[in-house]
Amino acid sequence: MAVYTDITEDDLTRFLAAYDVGVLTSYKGIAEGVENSNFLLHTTQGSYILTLYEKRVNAGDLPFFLGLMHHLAERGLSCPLPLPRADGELLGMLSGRPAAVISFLEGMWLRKPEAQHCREVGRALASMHEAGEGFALKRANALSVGGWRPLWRNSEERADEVQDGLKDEIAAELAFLEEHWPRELPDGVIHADLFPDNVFFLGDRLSGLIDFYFACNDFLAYDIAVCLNSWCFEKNGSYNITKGMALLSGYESVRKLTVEEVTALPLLARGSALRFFLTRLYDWLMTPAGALVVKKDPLEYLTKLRFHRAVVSSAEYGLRRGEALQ
Ligand SMILES: Nc1ncnc2c1ncn2[C@@H]1O[C@H](COP(=O)(O)OP(=O)(O)O)[C@@H](O)[C@H]1O
Ligand SMILES: N[C@@H](CCOP(=O)(O)O)C(=O)O
Repeated sequence: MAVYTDITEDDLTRFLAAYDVGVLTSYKGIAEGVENSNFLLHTTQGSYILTLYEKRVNAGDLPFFLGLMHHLAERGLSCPLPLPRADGELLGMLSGRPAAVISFLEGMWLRKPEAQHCREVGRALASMHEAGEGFALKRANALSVGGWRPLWRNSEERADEVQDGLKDEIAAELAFLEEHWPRELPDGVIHADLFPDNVFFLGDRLSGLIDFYFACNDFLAYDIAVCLNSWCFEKNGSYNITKGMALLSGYESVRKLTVEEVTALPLLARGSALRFFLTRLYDWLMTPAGALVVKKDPLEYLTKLRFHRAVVSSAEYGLRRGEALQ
């Protein structure tokens, strides 16, 4: 459930008067999502999404996120478009929170993606990377390697409550990744959270990408690692190499990976698994009982982390190129 902030019909009607969206006919809170409060609006002109940005989103980052959606949509990527208000601004205030109205994207996210969908996602991710070129604003990845230790400090004392021995295992993992994290790889604007629930399909056709609220500048291949983790593992924790190959070949049908990126993939996947493990662990331990949000299981990402730790070459992900097999 993600409606942290409630709105009244009167406040919403006043808020919408600044937009060219017609007259409100109905609205309801959207149960999915974790970070922000989202509402589906119906008006005499169509359907829209209203997002109230919650505390974990830094208001200073909002121009980056909203501007990026504009930039990508202008370059032909299918993603929501923030609507301008009469004064030209993309942001207003509602119920004490910064708020935006964005276009409604048709489609559904897939509960059980198959290899063909992984291929589509790989292709869309590479198209997003290309479309992101030339975006003028910059945002560092606050949840890259430098952000993991501060996050870990908040949970480490209670980590063994989740699984025995976790405190030592994660401390060692973090130290390893801090020492070995790549310094230079091709970089650009990345989505950084392209999980299945952020990709819409109409039938088997990918209809668009949503939720750019972790987007930032970082290694492009790190975004692939996030997708391998979120799209190519089965519920039982096993890695599905057919899905991995499909995702990687879909990506490379648009943008070829460099030898350095291929070589770095196991490490990037390991780091990405740690990143989602840490944010989930924090939420698992700190979210008050009774909060209206579905907490995500950190142990799912611990299993993925352990898989990547055992990987010796990128070929194990389904990258079957000569240079990957040396
Ligand atoms: N532009 C959109 N078009 C249609 N539905 C959307 C759109 N944006 C968000 N949603 C719906 O709202 C849900 C939560 O959105 P999301 O951006 O993932 O929230 P959060 O930022 O809180 O994680 C999505 O799963 C989807 O159902
Ligand atoms: N994808 C992350 C959580 C972020 O949730 P989202 O609703 O913003 O996509 C995870 O699964 O841990």
